[in-house]
Amino acid sequence: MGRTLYEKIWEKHAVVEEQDQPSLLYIDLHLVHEVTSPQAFEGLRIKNRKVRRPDLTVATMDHSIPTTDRSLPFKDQIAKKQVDALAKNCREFGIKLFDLDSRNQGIVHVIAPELGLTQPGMTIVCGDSHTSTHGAFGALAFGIGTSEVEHVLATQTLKQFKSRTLAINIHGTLPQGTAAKDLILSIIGKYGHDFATGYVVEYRGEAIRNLTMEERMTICNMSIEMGARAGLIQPDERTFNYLKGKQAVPDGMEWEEAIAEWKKYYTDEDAEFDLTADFNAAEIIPQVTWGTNPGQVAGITEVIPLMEDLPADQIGPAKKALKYMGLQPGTPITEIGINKVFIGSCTNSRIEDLRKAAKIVNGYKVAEHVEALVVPGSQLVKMLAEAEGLDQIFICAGFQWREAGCSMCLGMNEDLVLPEERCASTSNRNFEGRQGRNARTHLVSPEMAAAAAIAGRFIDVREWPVKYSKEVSVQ
Ligand SMILES: CC(C)[C@H](C(=O)O)[C@@H](O)C(=O)O
Ligand code: SF4
Repeated sequence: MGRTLYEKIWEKHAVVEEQDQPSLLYIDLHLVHEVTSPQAFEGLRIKNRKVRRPDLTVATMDHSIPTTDRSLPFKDQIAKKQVDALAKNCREFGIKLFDLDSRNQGIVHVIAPELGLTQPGMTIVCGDSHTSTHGAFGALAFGIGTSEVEHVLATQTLKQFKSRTLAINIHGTLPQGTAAKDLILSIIGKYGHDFATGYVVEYRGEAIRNLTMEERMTICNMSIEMGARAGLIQPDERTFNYLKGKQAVPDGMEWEEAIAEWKKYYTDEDAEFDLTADFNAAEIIPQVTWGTNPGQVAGITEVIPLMEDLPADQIGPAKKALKYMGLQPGTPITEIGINKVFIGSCTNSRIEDLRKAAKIVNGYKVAEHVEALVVPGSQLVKMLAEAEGLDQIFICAGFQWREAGCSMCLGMNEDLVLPEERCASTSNRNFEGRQGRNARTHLVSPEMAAAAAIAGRFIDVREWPVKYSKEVSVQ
């Protein structure tokens, strides 16, 4: 019988396999950030162990760092402590660190692909759930806990049980005016936020093949938001073209060899998945979450569901979510006003995201009562955006243009949504308190967030600007 992409990567990396026991997997790349690593390094120190493969370990600072002027001292002392500890640990254990002065610094899941560290067929781990992002390259990538971070640092291996496999076949192509974010939100909306629990998902089909690498990253990034262990997309010519010339990618003869190796990673035609789901991309419309999990989502032309229209098991959670969100069933999504906009996070802070958002805001003004932030995912994205003049488009429209980091995605630094403020956010999580205490998060695409910043409410980007020109301010 044929094998899936997942099984092929697994078999290549399984060092020890025993019946009913977790296998020991070899890890090709270990990504490290300041929040989940301090205790792991401390553990090594106590046991007097070294890092087994510092050359396969890469660290960055992203979660707790300020995104304002970096020449100023940190205001947050916990963040300062985490960042200093990471710098000390990396020095002591010989690990490459992209610190705040590095032009390669940024969100861990943005920098590894852009540097070409993420490659097809690899096993990649990080003490971070959105490690699933790297699956867009056909790498088996998943988040691990701090004790596992220590294990990988010490041994370059990880104990893992094999997951079940789920194929999501996505037919048709994305309609004009919709984004990869709308696609993944629609999928989670249709199947539920725990649909893929225990599975490794492979996204397949025409719609996926037609996505750019950055769009594929948005899809795989949110795999974890439907419970999946990891998300995977088969590598293809787009993957290879994206990687060509990247810093950590081989060139010359070695490039040919690398491609030959990468081409081995595909799902055989006769391979079987434990579960298969089908989805039609051609019918999706821009999405906005109204609740406190990403599956509580509606199309921009729809209303917040009436309780009687929901399946019985969803009514309780929906009522609780709406109470927290300060919303009523039956409210049209376009009547939801916002006062914060966050364009950033490892879901949607790459150059294509910023280009699409800039295209919408160009020439307009952020609504008076709205505070809007653009936080590029990495310093490289920031520099590229500045070279293209995108920063000026955002600044002229009234957005704040920040340094790279996780920022308002989880509010571990001072970039917070205040209690009962409502934020259109391009990030991936909307649970209670995610962006700040009592903060209300609506997950959307960069285009939808940009349009919401201008209109002060959710509007249909497919009709922007024609339908809305009378109600918005121009520069
Ligand atoms: C801080 C980190 C452990 C966390 C994660 O694992 O995902 C964060 O990145 C998040 O998005 O909530
Ligand atoms: S941007 Fe958000 S989701 Fe991504 S790693 Fe940072 S905190 Fe986690």
